[in-house]
Amino acid sequence: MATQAFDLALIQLGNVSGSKEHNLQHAREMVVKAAAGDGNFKPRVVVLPECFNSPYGVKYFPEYAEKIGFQNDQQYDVEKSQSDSIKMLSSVAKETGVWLVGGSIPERDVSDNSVLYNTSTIYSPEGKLVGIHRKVHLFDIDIPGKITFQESKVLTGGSQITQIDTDVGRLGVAICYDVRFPELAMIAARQGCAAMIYPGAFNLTTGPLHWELLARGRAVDNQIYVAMCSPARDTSADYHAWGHSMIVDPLGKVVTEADEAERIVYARIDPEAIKEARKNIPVTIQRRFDVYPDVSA
Ligand SMILES: NC(=O)CC(=O)C(=O)O
Repeated sequence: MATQAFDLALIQLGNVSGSKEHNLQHAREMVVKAAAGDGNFKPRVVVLPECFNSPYGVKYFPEYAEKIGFQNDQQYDVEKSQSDSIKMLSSVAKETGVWLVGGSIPERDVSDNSVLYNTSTIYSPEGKLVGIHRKVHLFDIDIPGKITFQESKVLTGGSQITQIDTDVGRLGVAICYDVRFPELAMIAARQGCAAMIYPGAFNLTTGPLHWELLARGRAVDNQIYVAMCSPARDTSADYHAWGHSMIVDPLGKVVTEADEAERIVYARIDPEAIKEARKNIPVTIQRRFDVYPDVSA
């Protein structure tokens, strides 16, 4: 899959409230704004953050979860979906003509009401739902005195890696805690992805420690672009997101970064920069699969 240069926009969405209707309306407005560009950038791909239709927290997931309408044959029919979030995302992707990585929402399994996932849905510029990623690695941590979070109390982990073929190249998609597991990015890069896109929501404990480090690590290990898209910080919410949405280039350099407020950040994804990084530091052809296994094989 050949990559063309394209602009990428990350929406660091603020104002995620208890009202799903408000959250969807605000997310829609921000996608329209991001897709219009800022004079320097005209994005072809737009990204929303993790859990944009609901406050982030295990107690909220069952109430906000929606059935996507995932069919057994892997076809998704937006027309038949009962999900307000899916309908909004599909219609705004179509209206703005961008590829839209629709952050994530709590998803209720179509055939088993008791099963919930943390799911990213991805749309073509025609509004077609072209892929989903269910967070594979659930965010279960306990740092005494700082943060305890246990997604596995209510969520089930996904069981598939996700890559989307677009007209500007192949993109890998995973969610937040997934970034701590290097295999997904490694596999994506070796299978031709130009970028890994992570809707995510680190917090005030793990954010300063690891958000940038992990983004830069995944980028430099794999010589691809890495985009991490957070909600804005809201200290009146139960969960205080770190913010700092960022795009990192194939050399591991942060090319754009938000602070903690609601922002849209843009960067150009340039396949020449990937080629150049791989030519100058040729780790991609120096691997020793006679010594260790190739996880992408
Ligand atoms: N929220 C997450 O899934 C992950 C996170 O905050 C972290 O890994 O730290």
